Amino acid sequence: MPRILIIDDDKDICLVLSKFLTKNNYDVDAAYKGEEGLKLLRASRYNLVLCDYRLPDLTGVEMLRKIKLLQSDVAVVIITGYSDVRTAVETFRYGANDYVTKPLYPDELLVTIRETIAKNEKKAVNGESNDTAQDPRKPKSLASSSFFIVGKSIQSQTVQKYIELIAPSDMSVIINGETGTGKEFVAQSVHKFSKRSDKPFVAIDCGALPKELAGSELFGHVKGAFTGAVNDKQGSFEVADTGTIFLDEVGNLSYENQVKLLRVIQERRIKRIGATRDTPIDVRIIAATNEDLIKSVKEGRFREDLYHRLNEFKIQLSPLRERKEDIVIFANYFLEKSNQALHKNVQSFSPEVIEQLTNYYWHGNLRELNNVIKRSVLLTMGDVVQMDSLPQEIIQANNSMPAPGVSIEDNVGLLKSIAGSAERQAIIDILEKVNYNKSKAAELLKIDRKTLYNKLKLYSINA
Ligand SMILES: Nc1ncnc2c1ncn2[C@@H]1O[C@H](COP(=O)(O)OP(=O)(O)OP(=O)(O)O)[C@@H](O)[C@H]1O
Repeated sequence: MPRILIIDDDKDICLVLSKFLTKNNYDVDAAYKGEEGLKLLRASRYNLVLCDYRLPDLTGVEMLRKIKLLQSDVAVVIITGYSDVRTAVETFRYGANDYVTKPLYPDELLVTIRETIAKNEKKAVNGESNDTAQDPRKPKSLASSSFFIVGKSIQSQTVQKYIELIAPSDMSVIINGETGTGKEFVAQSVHKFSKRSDKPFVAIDCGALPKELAGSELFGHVKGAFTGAVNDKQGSFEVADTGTIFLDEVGNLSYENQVKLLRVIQERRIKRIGATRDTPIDVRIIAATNEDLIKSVKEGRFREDLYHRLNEFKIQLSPLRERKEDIVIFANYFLEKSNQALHKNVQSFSPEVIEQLTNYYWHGNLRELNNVIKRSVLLTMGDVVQMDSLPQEIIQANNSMPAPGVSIEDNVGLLKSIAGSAERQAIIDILEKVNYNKSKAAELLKIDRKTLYNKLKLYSINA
């Protein structure tokens, strides 16, 4: 049943509309203030928000920005008076889908709601985004066809509050969390809801940059600066000028590049390698790391002055296993996403599956959960994901018994899968030890990189 949230300070409108829409098979919630509506949006997902343009606590534009920050792909219809129509149209720039004018005619409203939800779903299936927040003409440079899901755990709610608080400022942010906890998603969210949102967002994985090329990738070079520098090259900072740069695994930057980065932050100027002159630069920096940077500072691997410059604000993302109440929310979201991607119509998870998902360790956090759900949806023939669609390592991790419905005879692979679990764990341990550097991990495991990649795939390890 499609879910609708009405936000209107006129209690009579809320009451009449709720009754009318419920009668027409919608599941309806209502809020009389902007903040109350946002609270409901933080707690659950809706197909459509019907929002009054004039609310006592927040303006229409503020509401739009916040609604889209919480659920980027929800459809929004603005309720407005005739005198406000022109300004209400402004909200289209912030992602509103349509508007209706007061006095409201229920049947007309019903048509608008039906059409808006249908169009919105079609867009989602086609992989288009409604996420026009700020400007519909904006190129889709971000992974904007994805929802940004806010979990219901205290940790997720706090992160969401921080994003809302920090986004409008120009402060540097460090996002800390294990692999797959959503650091890049959070960085994109901060950018999308900042005043730089129509400017570039450039993500750089400092861990994947070859050491000798990192400087040139980040800061650019001039022709002839070193062997192989056959042309002038713009660095990522220049590409991100006026926008945001996301430095993933910032702890992996070499000492030399840490010094250069510090200079960019302090002087707000950039000098390409080999250049004689520097140029002004205006970039907001968001850095991420899955290691403890304070420890790196103590061990002399990361400059303390740089750490303090980057750490104007810190967002800590908890591992999924420490916010178990979020697991079902994300699992349901990934289920919907997988249905769309795989053209399936799986409805839910069996209670045993839910239990297993909730108790698993989730080394790869949200990325691993996403992969596991996608695989399960693919393997599910009926409406409900059952235990036999889960990968063995998840079943084995929590149970010493084979999955229900799988006999011991069938499960000749049980021993094999126990060995598999041990191998999986060994790979994960080594990967963690070498900070997810796959070449180093392969070397320590005494296998070649290709074999390592095959095993990562086999065991659904997202490294
Ligand atoms: N808030 C969210 N809403 C919906 N999906 C999310 C959210 N956060 C993360 N994801 C999902 O988890 C995946 C991993 O997220 P992301 O790449 O941001 O993690 P990360 O912490 O940056 O990982 P790494 O440390 O490996 O770079 C994403 O591709 C996305 O599918």
